[in-house]
Amino acid sequence: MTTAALLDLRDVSVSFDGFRAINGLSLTLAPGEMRAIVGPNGAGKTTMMDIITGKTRPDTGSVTFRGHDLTRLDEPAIAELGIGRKFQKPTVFEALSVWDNLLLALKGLRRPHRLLFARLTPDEIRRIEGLLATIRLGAESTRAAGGLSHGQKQWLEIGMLLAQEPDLLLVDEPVAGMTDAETAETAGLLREINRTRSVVVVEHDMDFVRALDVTVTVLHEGAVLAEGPLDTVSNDPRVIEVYLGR
Ligand SMILES: Nc1ncnc2c1ncn2[C@@H]1O[C@H](COP(=O)(O)OP(=O)(O)OP(=O)(O)O)[C@@H](O)[C@H]1O
Repeated sequence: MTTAALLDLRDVSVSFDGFRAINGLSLTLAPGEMRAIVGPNGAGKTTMMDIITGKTRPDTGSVTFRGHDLTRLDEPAIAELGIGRKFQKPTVFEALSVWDNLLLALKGLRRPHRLLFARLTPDEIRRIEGLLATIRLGAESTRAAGGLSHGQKQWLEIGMLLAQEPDLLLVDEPVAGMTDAETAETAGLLREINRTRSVVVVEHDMDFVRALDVTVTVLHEGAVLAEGPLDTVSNDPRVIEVYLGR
């Protein structure tokens, strides 16, 4: 036996109205790994994330996380196992401060008014301060989240996910709409997060993917077309054809 995979998708397929959005997809993520997923529009990237998080059930194939069969679990149970997902659009509480957004996430509270009753322990304060440093928002902690830039909102939401201590973080197009400086900072941020957590990041921005400096999986028509270092896959004629041809 080789080292057990953290996440293992094997020969997964799913059809919508007869159309195979995922078609024999196999992908293995090692513990502690960060993986970038790229692929043209409609390649199946979002559907793959939906399958991992239990939003979509595969028709065939197996999906395991630390040996647990994810196809038998619902979304809350999968989140509970330690898989956190960051969607493309940030959904922070705009009227609340950055600090209170993190506090809510830390406490797992759903209703902001309950913050009034939240008593912070020194450990919780330390954790929020740690999150603020990670997400580059230490100087913005008292600011209303609604006043942050788009990129900062994305970071805040990443911080809110980290508050739940996921072992695996799934991130969907984090740098869409970001400035170049924010994009570069986000690559550094994810690399830092990857020191302690596994990460799967879907992204179209190749400069960003290059900065991540991790193994890249290219999806096409619901399956893996190529996998390896960015320079290798981007010189693969099949990949070039998919991106430039047709
Ligand atoms: N619920 C659904 N019903 C019908 N078709 C769907 C559904 N979800 C996805 N599809 C189809 O499956 C294919 C894969 O879609 P998916 O959104 O996973 O691709 P993607 O790689 O994430 O694309 P993009 O880069 O545009 O986000 C597409 O052709 C899409 O139209």
